[in-house]
Formats: sequence, structure tokens, C-alpha cells
Amino acid sequence: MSRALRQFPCDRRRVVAAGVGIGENGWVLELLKTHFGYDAFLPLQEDIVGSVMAGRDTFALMPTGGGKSLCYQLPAMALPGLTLVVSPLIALMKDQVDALEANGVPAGFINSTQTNAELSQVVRQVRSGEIKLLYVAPERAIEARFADFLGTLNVSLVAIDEAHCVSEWGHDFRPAYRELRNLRRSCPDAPVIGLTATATRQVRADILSQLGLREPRTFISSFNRPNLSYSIVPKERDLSGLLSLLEKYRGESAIIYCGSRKDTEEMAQTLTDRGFKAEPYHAGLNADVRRATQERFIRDRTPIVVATIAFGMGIDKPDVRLVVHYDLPKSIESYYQETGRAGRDGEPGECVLFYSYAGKSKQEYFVNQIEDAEERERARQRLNQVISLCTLNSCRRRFVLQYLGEEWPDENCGACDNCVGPREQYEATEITQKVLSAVIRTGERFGAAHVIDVLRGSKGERILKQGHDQLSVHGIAADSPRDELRDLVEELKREGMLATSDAEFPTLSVTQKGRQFLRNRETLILSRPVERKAPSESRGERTRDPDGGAYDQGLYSALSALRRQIADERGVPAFVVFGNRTLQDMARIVPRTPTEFSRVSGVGRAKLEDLGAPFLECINAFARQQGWPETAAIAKKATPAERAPRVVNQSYRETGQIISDGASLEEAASERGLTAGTILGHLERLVEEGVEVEWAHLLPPEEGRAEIESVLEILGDNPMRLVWEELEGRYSYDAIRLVRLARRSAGGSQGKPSSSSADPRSMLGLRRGG
Ligand SMILES: Nc1ncnc2c1ncn2[C@@H]1O[C@H](COP(=O)(O)OP(=O)(O)OP(=O)(O)O)[C@@H](O)[C@H]1O
Repeated sequence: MSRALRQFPCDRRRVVAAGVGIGENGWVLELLKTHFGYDAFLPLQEDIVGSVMAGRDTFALMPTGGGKSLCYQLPAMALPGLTLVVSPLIALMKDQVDALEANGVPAGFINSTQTNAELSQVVRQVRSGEIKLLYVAPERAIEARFADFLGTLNVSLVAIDEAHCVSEWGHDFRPAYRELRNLRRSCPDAPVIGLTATATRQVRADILSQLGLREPRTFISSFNRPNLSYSIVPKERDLSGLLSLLEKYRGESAIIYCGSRKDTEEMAQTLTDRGFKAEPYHAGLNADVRRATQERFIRDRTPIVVATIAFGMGIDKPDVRLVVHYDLPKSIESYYQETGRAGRDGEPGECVLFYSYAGKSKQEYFVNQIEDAEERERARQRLNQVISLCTLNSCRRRFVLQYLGEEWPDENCGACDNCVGPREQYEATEITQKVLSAVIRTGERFGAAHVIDVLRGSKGERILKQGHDQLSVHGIAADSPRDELRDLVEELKREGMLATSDAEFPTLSVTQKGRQFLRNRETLILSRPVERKAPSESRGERTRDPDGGAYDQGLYSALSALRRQIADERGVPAFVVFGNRTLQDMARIVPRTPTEFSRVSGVGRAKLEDLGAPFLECINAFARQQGWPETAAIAKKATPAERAPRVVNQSYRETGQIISDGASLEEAASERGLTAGTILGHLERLVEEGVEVEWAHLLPPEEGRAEIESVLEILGDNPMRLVWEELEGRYSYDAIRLVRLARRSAGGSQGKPSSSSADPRSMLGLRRGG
């Protein structure tokens, strides 16, 4: 059992006795800080963890980014046995496991991308209890062989992530989810937790019945995403609004949703021509191309993906700052899902929808092409809801949440264009009379476009054919811009003065309320946005700090660069090293010592040990450069020789000793209660600082080493991912890191070739028992 687990033994009874308020038990909070670096729970997390720890089946419905993962990851660390995590996305498993390992949480996965050797290793680690969390896809989880394997293990918890995949009503139905209830046979005593971010009632009911949860405790949190802002802006022909938006987010991750495959390709090309790095993504591209595009996006190589809705599920990127809908979404629910991909790390995310009447007509045309009458009707209703959202003059957040069945108490959310943008009230009595009259005079047989043509005095063929140029209302609103009239028609529909038919070509009619208004000659005051512009033009600099505390931008940039470098070296996405929030916290607190560093939110024990030294060095160097007051720690740090004892702390030395005694990475990890990745990080630091360690036994066998070296020689200090890909995944990242370390310590990283046949010991200048 690892040290972490020895330190925090599971005592389920204690939790039960204490009820759900597990925060009273300091040790759970301690576990939260030790492993995840957080000082407090997010809403509902504590209750959900309490429910699971008390052995209850649990169902958790939380929005994207709400912190669902922790609800099973934390119990996994506290419970005695294994936590099995069923997750639908094989592509994400490695990143999920890397992120856990970086936090010192021993995890592994079993999926079809593994070699037999890798699979056997994971199986061995699961059996020996070294791995606390095991990720598998649902198809694997329901295999008879896997059930037999589970039956031999001590399973403490089963977590079913993305539980909505069990429902045919959901958007990602996976038949294998239906059979997951059978997992119970292999581990009858383990509680099951189902988690999802899908809010609809139908899907929710389906999850509860299909997963076979036993008297589950259900937790539903608000679906509001407070860090997201929403706006709907006019779509211009020249892309100017979109371009200035992208300029504002240059270098950061953005997703642009377009309606068709062709549009995504054209838009990606146009953006590329304009100097942005953008790639298309749609279901028509072959699987390899799609995978590579996703990979480049997740690893920050390609900041902008222009996609159809095929791009979404499987994008587990926490730091997407901008989601653009350049065409209308299919429904409010898909709008919520798609915009939900912004700001999963809790940092601000901007969601901008470009709306035009041409776009609306295009969608209406597509809806009319649907052959099945019922399906066509459903699609039309969904589209009408989306149009209502776009033409709404009140809070957009409130509208979306109400659609999802949640009452939003405030009139003003403070973060949608309608709530923050300046609005003006205007007297709409006369223009409304004109519009209603035109609808009546044209016989309530035409749609908005025709009525507006009449009002503006069009001499178009259709107008002349109908004789509508002869009506008294023809041209009575010639001065009103078309857009303004369209907005007014939508507003009058919402006010209940106009109605539309549900026919294929909807026609306008005047309601009782509208007729009453005409009869009584009432005064009508409406409100409208003063000016509708892309948010980047209409607002000042965005606030980058949701907590309101100021942090130093320069230091933040330096820390981001260091994070990028470390992530590249390790072949992991940047967020696996540290999330943006954690870097901001560092740039706010400016920790100068390991103790201060450990107080940063998101810094747990493993990250303190693994990453504290380089990040503290970066902070201290920056502080020195800025002339900020020096601390004793920096003053002492004059030369590398003097630096070594401070940077290479006792913990690193302990690791060095264990390795020198002949332990493998895994053995050292298990002995130290850390992960193999962290151990390797220690070793790298020790070698870099010139501390003698005997580690040649960790290098891969001669033949493999030679192959890795030959690739390293060409790709030099390129990101590990490239080296790994060039080697077609035949060697683990750890093996590549070790060979690279050998090259570096022998001076090979600057392009100097090192003999692949040289004895690694002499090459590294190592001696036993160091
Ligand atoms: N208690 C906490 N304090 C601070 N940050 C937290 C806490 N719990 C989780 N987080 C952070 O919140 C972010 C979102 O968490 P997580 O990925 O688990 O969300 P999720 O609900 O699973 O989202 P999704 O539905 O997108 O998978 C992560 O960056 C995570 O590290």
C-alpha cells in the first residue's frame, strides 16, 4: 500500500457516523489538499463524496467543469480497494491517467491502444493494489473475461462517467452502457456512482432505470456556468466581427462551429489566409486526420478548430476560451452543450453566436427538407426556440436555463450581451401600428419577409403580383432598416401581439392582444440594445481573473512558458502540468519558498515535489529581474553548486537512494507512495543537478535504446510527442525520457551524437551505491 494510503486510511464507518458532513473530518480535506491541491470543495462535491464513502449508490448531475471527476477520484484514494471508472472515450484515457499521476494518484487504463506487455503490466499493478483507479471503456467492462478478472479483485467503487450514454434520448448513445448493470455481479458490494452533465429529464430518468442504481442518492447542481459570457451578434459578410474576436484571443484555444463540412473547410482556409492557425474538423475526414487534429488542438499546437458538431464529445480541453457559433445551433440543448466546451477550467469563457436572417432562412429550408412529418415538426420547434434565443431582448442565460428546466432567479445575469450591453427604451407605438396594420391588410397570409417588403415599399415581383403596391400600408415604413423591422416583428411575437402559423412557410397573424392595442391606441414602450457589435468592439479588456484578485501578467507569462516547456518535455498536455487557475494563483501569491508554494490552489504533495523547484526558480528569477524584495532563499542561491542542496531536497535524495539500490521506477514509486512519472521527474532533477545516482538499469535494452537515440538525434529537443510518434508508439514516454536523460547527461542534447553502443554507465559517469 502506498504511503498516501497509509497516511489516510479509509474509515467508512467514521463517515457514516458523521453523516454527510465529511468536511468535519479534517482528513478528507487533507486528502483533497494532498492529492489535488485544493483547500475547499466545489458545490455538491462534499455531499457526493460523503454519499459514496457511506457506501450509497449515487447519481451526480453537474454541469461541465463542475468538478465531477473529483467525486470519485477522492473516494478512490480513501477507500481500501480499486475504483473502476467506465469512460466512453479511449482517446482521453491517457490524458486522464497522466493528470492523476501528476497529482500522485496511482491510476491506469486498459484499452485497445495498449500492447500486450503494457496490458500485462497494468493487470499486475491492479492485482497488487498499486493502481487505485482503473479506466476502461464500456465495451471492455461488459466482456465476460473482464467480469472474471473483476471478480478476483477487491473493488470498492464503480464510477460510470458520462452516464447519459446509457440513454437513447441522449446525444451519445452507447449500447454497451445498457449492460453495465451486470457489473454488479462481479462486485456486488461496491457502490455505483453515475455522473453526467446532461440535464434533460428524459435522459435523467433513463440513467436511473438503466444503470440499475439501488436507492441512489441524487445530486443535481445548477446548470449555470457563471464563468461563461454569452452574446449574439450580427453576422457580417466580411467576417470583420469574427476576425476581431479571434484577434482578441490570439494564441488561445477557440472552437468555431459551422453548419456544414464545406463551410468548416472554407472557413479554416480563410482564417489561415488571414494569418490564424486554424484547422477544419468534421465527420467526413478520415479517422486519422481527425485524431491528429484533436491531438494538435489539445496540445496547443493548433489554437483554432473550425468544426461541425462532430467535434465535441472527446474534447476534454479545459482551457478553451472562446466558442463561436458561426451558424445556428440545432437546438438550445446543443447550444448549451457546445458553448459548454468553453472555460471548463473555471476561467472566463466567451460564447458568441453570429446571427443573420439569411442564416435563419437557410436553417428553415433544411428543416423543410426533412421528410418525416413528426421529425420535421420537432426540428421546426427546436429551430424556433433557437431563433427566440437570438432575437430575445432579455437575459439569454435565463432563457437557456429555463429551457433546461431551471429557474434563474435574477433578471440580470451580468454576463450576457442583453444584461451588460447598454439598452434604450423607445416609443414603439407608431411603428407597431404600422406593422400590425400591414399584416392585416395583406390578409394574414404572408410571412415576415413579405410584410416587411410591403412596409418598406418594395416593387419586387411578388409584391406587384399580389397588388400589394396598391395598399395604403405600402411604403409607410420606408425609412426603417430591414433588420430593425425584423427585430420588431420578433419582439411583437414575444409580446403576444403577433403569432406565426406552424406551416412549412409560416405566416403572420395579429392576435387578440394586437387587435386590442390597435383599437385602444395604447402607448407602447419597448427596449432595444443601443448598438449591436461584436463583443470585442463593444467591451473593454476582458477580466482575466474571475476571483477578482490582481495577479502579475508578466510573471504569469513566464510561468506559462515554463509549463509549456515541461509539458513538451514530458509529452503531456499543458493542463496536466498545472491549470491556468493554478498559474494565476502563483502569479498572485508569488510564493518564494516550498512552504509558500504548497499553499497555491492546485498544488498537492506530488506536484510540490515534482514541480516545486523549477517553478520556484522561475518565480524567484522573475522577482529578481523586477527588483522585488529578495528572500533569504534567493540570496543564498548564487551558484549552481550552492543551489543544488536547496533545489534537490531530501525527498529527491530519498528517491535517488532507492534507485541506486537497484529499484525500478515502479518499485521506487510504490515504495515512496508517488507515481512513476514523479520518480522520473526526481531522477531528471538529480542528474541535472549533478547528484550521483546509479540508474543505468532503468534504461531500455540496447536495441531499443539505439532506436530511440537515433530518433532523438534527428528530432533533438522537439516535444516528446513527436519523438513518440516517430517511434510509432513502440516505446513508452518513460523509456524515451530515460534515453533522453542519458543523452543530456552525456552532452548529446545539443546535437552531439553519442555512441549508442557505449556502456551507459561509462556514458553517464555513474557509480554504484552513489
Ligand atoms: N474542489 C476544487 N477546487 C478547485 N478546483 C477544482 C475542484 N474540484 C475540481 N476542480 C477543477 O475544476 C475543473 C473541472 O473539473 P472536472 O474536469 O472534474 O469537471 P467535470 O465536471 O468532470 O467536467 P466535464 O463534464 O467537462 O468532464 C478541473 O480543472 C478541476 O481540477
